Order: sequence, then structure tokens, then C-alpha cells
Amino acid sequence: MSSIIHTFLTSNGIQFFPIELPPSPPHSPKKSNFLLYPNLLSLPPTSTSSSYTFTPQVWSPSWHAVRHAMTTYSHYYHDIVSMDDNNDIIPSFITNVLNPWFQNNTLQQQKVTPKEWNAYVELNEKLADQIIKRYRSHQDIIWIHDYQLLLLPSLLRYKLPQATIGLSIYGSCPNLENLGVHGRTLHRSMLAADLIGVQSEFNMPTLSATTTTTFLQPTVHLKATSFAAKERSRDIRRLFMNKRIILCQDTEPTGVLKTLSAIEHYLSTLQKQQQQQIMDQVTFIHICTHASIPQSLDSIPDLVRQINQLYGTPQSVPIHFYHQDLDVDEYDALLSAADVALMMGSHPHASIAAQTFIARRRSTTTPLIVSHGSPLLSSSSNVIAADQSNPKSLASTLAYALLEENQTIAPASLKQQPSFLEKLVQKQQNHQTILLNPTQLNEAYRSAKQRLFLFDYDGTLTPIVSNPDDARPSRALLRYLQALCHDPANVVWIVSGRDQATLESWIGSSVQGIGLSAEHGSFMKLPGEGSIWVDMLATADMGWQSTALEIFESFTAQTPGTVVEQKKASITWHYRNAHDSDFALKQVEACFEQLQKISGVDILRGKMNLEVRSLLVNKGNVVQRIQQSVGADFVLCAGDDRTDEDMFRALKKEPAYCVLIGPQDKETEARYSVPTSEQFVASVGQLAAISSNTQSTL
Ligand SMILES: O=P(O)(O)OC[C@H]1O[C@H](O[C@H]2O[C@H](CO)[C@@H](O)[C@H](O)[C@H]2O)[C@H](O)[C@@H](O)[C@@H]1O
Repeated sequence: MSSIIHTFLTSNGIQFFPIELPPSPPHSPKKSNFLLYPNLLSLPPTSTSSSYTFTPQVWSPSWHAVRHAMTTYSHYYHDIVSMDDNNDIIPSFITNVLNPWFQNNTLQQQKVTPKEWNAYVELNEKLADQIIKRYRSHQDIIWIHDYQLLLLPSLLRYKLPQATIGLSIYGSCPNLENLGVHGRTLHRSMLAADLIGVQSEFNMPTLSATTTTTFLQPTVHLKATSFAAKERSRDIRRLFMNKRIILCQDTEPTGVLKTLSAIEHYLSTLQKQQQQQIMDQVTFIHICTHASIPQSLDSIPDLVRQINQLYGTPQSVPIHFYHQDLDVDEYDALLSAADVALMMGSHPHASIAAQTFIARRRSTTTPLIVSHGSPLLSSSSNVIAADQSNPKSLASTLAYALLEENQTIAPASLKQQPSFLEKLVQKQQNHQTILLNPTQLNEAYRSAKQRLFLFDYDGTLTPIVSNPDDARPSRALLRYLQALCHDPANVVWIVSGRDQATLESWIGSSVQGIGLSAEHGSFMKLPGEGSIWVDMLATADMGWQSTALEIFESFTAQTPGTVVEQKKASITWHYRNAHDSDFALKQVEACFEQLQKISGVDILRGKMNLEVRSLLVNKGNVVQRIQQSVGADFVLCAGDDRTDEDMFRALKKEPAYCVLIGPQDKETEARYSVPTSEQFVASVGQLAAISSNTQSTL
């Protein structure tokens, strides 16, 4: 049962409400929603503005979508929590740094003080805590809305390594790396999300192995075209009778110049006679609103005048140029009167304008020229891509769009793109592990005060080999473990299926201060000098052992190449070296069936082995016990086989680095993976070096 945790910051405060839908709303029987959301009442009212300033539209997708959800499903919400009573406090880092950067790609403030940054971190932490408290593993999806809470992805990822996290930026994503050290932190944090949605391609962040990006369609909520707009549209068409109207709209000053240059180029390449014909057939109406381009466009009127003088006649003016805010009806009228529209640029305003044109255009065959990368290219018919910075290519796209036959292209069936949420759900379903990033691990290690290590042995700290006796630890590994144990901030445990004697002679005898757990927790030896082995099953009934041994021995006799490894409290049957592997696999199934008849035991399918142990122990219990006694703020737990999944599961709710040694797509409870034990040991070596260096400088 999936549910969504929405996180949002209102523009006027840090108050938010987590709101939950009960498990079974009738129209969505399998889903419950869980929303973290700001004060609904503080949302700006739906735009009633009479002019197109574009600002309300830029915000409206998110406001509208959530407001719609809130009102439609409001009777299902509960658990409304207000995080902070003070509505007006918004960290200045958001207002002075993030807002100008994301909205206008400008910097208002050169330096961010530690106090400002800390306030921002604190806000993100508060929200993260609220989400973590409510998050239900394997059920919930976390959806962070917009750019204000960019530290959330990494804070959540650290504590909820397996969570599916989406981040939607309702606009473009300017390059955060230009914001110095804090920008880089935010950039890295964004990459902890599984899916990032942006409304335009502008400066997409560099992606990590696990983060993907997608375009968000701006949802423009429009009223039906008014009667006045329809009338006005007819007037415009009458005014330009027998002419094709090319409507150009720019939302960035540089775009205006580029569009005009392309028009100029288009006209200049025509022969004199053709120019005359085209001018009789076509007129350009260029609009740019004050709201989107507030500054004056000094040199542009000259360029327009120049083009009009060169190519116009007393009967026909090539370009009608308007730098002014237009009345809604006037704007709608222009959109529906146009025969071709050119709405380019990467700014979200351009996306909104293009989307509005799609909604208002005369027919689905009316061509629209947009920039490469626009999400409209794949979702709407007759949308053509062009490069605005190349006047020659833009001119030829214009010529192409003007061709009569392009006006009669049958409307392509609109491709239904999966929504952001659908993609997020897909991500949740095929969740892969994240390749462990040693640099990130090292950073977390450095900043932790108390650390706990829970290492499986075979396949994790040593590669799997065909003979169990050959899986001895390397010297380097023993050195690393010793360095970790020397650091007073560390507690190090080996949690293995191996027996006491092997662990003691291979590791315990060389590494001072290490904790050992043998046979899946049947025997434990605490870290620290002088500690002794404790038999955790001292009082347990072990009567099952003889029956299990008999079964294993009989299968060994029938299956050449297989061997039994008898340990104190568990028995392992190895079939890695079976002479006939197909036959061995069948024997494993038959053996498994017989073992199932024994009560009080767990039968484990290990790496080319079957293992029987008491039901009373497993690595999960071991980890829980250790972890409770240590209280670490950094936990690194690594393993490679199914018995290790118990450890990962036990740490599910903890801020732990659970690392699977194996392929990234292997099904596991671990959040991270490292392909081989050699690579993992190298990472452990780096942590050991950090501790050794710190110790030597103390
Ligand atoms: O919990 P672990 O430390 O991973 O121990 C699990 C079992 O590991 C050993 O068997 C496995 O490793 C052998 C050496 O690489 C390999 O030959 C065998 O095929 C694997 O199953 C060990 O022999 C068992 O006792 C452990 O339970």
C-alpha cells in the first residue's frame, strides 16, 4: 500500500501540516496518502489578475495541484500537525540566496554567514525528523516540492537509505555549484533523491549513478476562453486578412534579440521578389511582457525599425513589436489568432507561455516552435524544436513551419507521458542499491562521534573461495581492523556464520579489541580486553543436531564432491564443489524438504551451502543487541548473503550504511552496494587511515 509524503514550504512561513489519507479512500482503494504540507490557508489565492504577468502561472502548478488534492481529498486527511507556530520565520538563506538564484539566476548576497546557513540546516533537519517519524518502510514515497528544502534529500537518505525520494523543482535548475561551498552541498544533497523533476533543461545538475531527472510539464490552469477574447481574435484575423500571423513571444531579453535576428535572417535570404510575396502573406507579432522582461530593451526598437524599413511597404509592416503587459483577453486572442507561434527559451516562463499556447491554439495542427529539450516536444502534436542562438537554423525552421502542407498535418496522437509520480512509483518498484561512494562515507565517518561496525566475514571481508579453509583474512585487512579498533570512537564487530575457533584464530588472535559473533549469534565475545566467549544457546534444546547431521550425511554420501562442516551449534552442507552441479541442485531441494521436518530450526540457503541453526539466533538479533548498547551516530554494516539480510532489516530504521557486497541490482534490504569484497576492504582501509592519521596527530 503506497502512500506519499509530500513536503512543501509555504512562501510565508515554515508552518506545515503532515496530512494522511486513511488506508482506503474509495476512488483509490490501494493507496493512502500522507502529506506533509504547509498551511493551506496561507496559499496565495488563485490568480485573479487581469493581466498576464506570468508570475502566478509559474507558481500555480504546485499550488493548484496540491490545493486540488487537498480540497478533493480533504475528508481523508488526518494527523494534521503544525511544526512551528511562528508563521513568519523563513531562513534568510531561502529569501536572500535561493529565491533570487532559482527565480532569476541572480545573487543578491555574496556571503552567507554561518548563522544564516545554520538556520537553514536546522529547518531542513526539523522537517526531516518529522518525515522520518512518519515514514513507513516499503510503503511510503517521499516527494519534496520545489527548491526551498534542498538539504532534505541527503538528510533523509542518511536516515532512510531505502526510501524512494522525489524532488520536483517547479522551474529551471540553475547551476548550484556557482553558489560556492553551500551550493555544492545542496547540489550533492539533491543527488540523494531518486528522481529530480525540473520544468526546463537549464543547467540540469550533474547526475549520480542513482539519480535520474525528468521534465515536469507545467500545469497551466486556464479558464475557458472568454467571449471577449474570441471576438478580439476574430478582429485580429480581420485586421491581418489573408495573412499568416506568426506570433513570437520572448521571456528573456537575450531571446528578443535572437528572435529578431532570425526574422531578419529569414527575410534577408529571400530574393527581392520572394520577400515581397512573403510580406504580402505573413506578419510577425512579437510580444514580451514587462512582467517577464522588466528592464528596458533599448537597442531593440532600432532593430525592429530597421527590419520594417528594409522589408516593409506602406501596405505591410513586417514586425509588430509590443513590450508591454497584455490584457488576458488580448493575449488569449493573439494566441488563438496565430498561424504559427515561436516561443523559445529555457526560462520556466517560456515553458508556461508555450503550454498556454497549446491550450489556446486554433487547432492541433497549428505549429509551435520551441527550444530543444522542451517537454512539449514529446507530448503535443506539431511542436517543432529549433535552436534560437542560431539565426540561420531558426530561419529555416520558420520557413518549414510556414509551409502550407505543415498546416494540414493530421494531429499526432498525443503521447501520454508517465507523470512524475508514476515514475517515482516505478523507481520504488525497481529500487536498486546505490554504489557506495567512499568519499561520502569518509565524510560521514569523520563527522561522527561514536561509530559502530558490523562486518560479515565470508564474501564481505574476504572473497568467496572454493575451499572454506582457504578464506583466511589478508594482512591488510587485519591491519585495517586493528586501526579501526584502536580508535576509541569505534566499536568493531565481526558477525559471522563461522565457528568460534575459526574467528578466534583468524581474527581475534591478531586484532585486539574486536567483538566476535560466531555461528549467527550462537556465541558472542564482547570487544575489549579479557572478554570471554558467551554461549547464547547454553540453555537451548539442541537435540535437533543429530537428526540434521544424519540428513546431511546421507545427502553427502549420495552427492559426490559435497561436504559437511559441523560447527558447535550449526551445521553447514557445502555443495560448491559437487561433481555434478545439476544433480547437486536437485539434491539441495530434496535435502531442504527433509530438513523442514525438524522443528525449532532455521534452514538457510547460503552461498552454495545449506545451513541449519537454532531458531533462537540470527544475525538480526545480534545486531539489535549490539546496536542498542553502543548508541552510535555512524553505523556501517556489510554483508553478502541472505543471512546478512537479517542485519540490514534490523537496522532499517537506523541512520546506517547498510552495504551489500554484490551486484547493484541484487534484491536486498541494504541501501548501498559495493561490487566486490576487495573494493569494500579498500574502503575500510580508507576509514582506518582516517583514524590512524587522527590518532597520530592527537
Ligand atoms: O556469515 P559468513 O561469515 O558470511 O559465513 C557464512 C559461511 O561462510 C563459509 O562458507 C562460504 O564461504 C566459503 C569460503 O569462501 C565458501 O567456500 C562456501 O561455498 C560459502 O558457503 C563457511 O564455510 C560457513 O561455515 C559459513 O556459515
